Amino acid sequence: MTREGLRIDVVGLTKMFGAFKAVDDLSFSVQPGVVTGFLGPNGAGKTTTLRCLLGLLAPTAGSATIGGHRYRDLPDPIGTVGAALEASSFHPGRTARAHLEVMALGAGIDPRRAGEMLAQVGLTEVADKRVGGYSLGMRQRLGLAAALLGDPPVLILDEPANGLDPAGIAWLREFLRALAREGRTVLISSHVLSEVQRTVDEVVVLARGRLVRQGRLADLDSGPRDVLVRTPEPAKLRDALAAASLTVTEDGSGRLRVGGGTTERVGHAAYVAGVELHELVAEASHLERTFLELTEGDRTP
Ligand SMILES: Nc1ncnc2c1ncn2[C@@H]1O[C@H](COP(=O)(O)OP(=O)(O)OP(=O)(O)O)[C@@H](O)[C@H]1O
Repeated sequence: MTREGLRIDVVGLTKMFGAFKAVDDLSFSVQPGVVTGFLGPNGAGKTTTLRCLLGLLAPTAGSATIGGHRYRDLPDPIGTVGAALEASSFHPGRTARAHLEVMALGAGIDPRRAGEMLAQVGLTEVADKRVGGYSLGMRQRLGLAAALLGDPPVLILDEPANGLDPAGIAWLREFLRALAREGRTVLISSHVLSEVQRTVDEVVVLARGRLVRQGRLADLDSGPRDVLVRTPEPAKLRDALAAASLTVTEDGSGRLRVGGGTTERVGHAAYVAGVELHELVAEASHLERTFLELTEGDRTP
């Protein structure tokens, strides 16, 4: 099945809360057919941007459109955009099935879709249990089922991996990638790069309300990585690495920093020279380091 997605365009978006600029002249676009990660530390302005996109907040300046329309001007919003902004906004006394059936009825959707969506997100067994007893991960799955109810070509999910265990994250990855392969536009936010790193094709990185980086993950996450290595015989290893035409410097924490090679090359050179290794890792990519630096500067409200 194909489900032609729509482009999302954020242009010069600014959102002030009183004198505080939560989003500052932000511009980016999101293409259909891929999963785009909207990344940034806590307080970066991700949720505010998504709320502007979904017509829940009025921008102070600029625009945020889906297929060229503001959300409120979309001819069929429920059938166009599926969104999950908060995992906990379900009535605790209702069952998951009741929630989705009520939503379906309100939106003119066949309530039998409720059961189908619960099956798709793996909640069939607990569909008739009250949501109040659900874990955060189960509520995330329910949010996803609700977002998919109208079979929308555009999906906007705020921190969907939050609360999922590693198996849940792996499941979410395949699920979202399959939706994108059908042609849909999939935008997911996260403040943890590693959570979505293997899920997204494109990234938009935000910090302090401003765009830091946008591009294909493959481009931003590539480039040469130094290899860090720890050994009780540093002098011997230095000689072995130099003989293998690798550049070696100290990294300041008792490890050697090796440029121009891979962990395989460094490991092999050490093996051939008979040098014992206690640690051998590739350094974080440029994107990972950028993200770490941004996270260290997390803005607390
Ligand atoms: N209604 C509001 N009134 C005042 N300040 C707000 C309001 N909503 C958000 N903010 C502030 O705007 C900044 C951006 O918040 P936002 O929730 O968009 O960030 P975020 O990137 O989604 O972070 P998180 O991952 O923590 O949700 C924060 O400093 C927040 O305190």
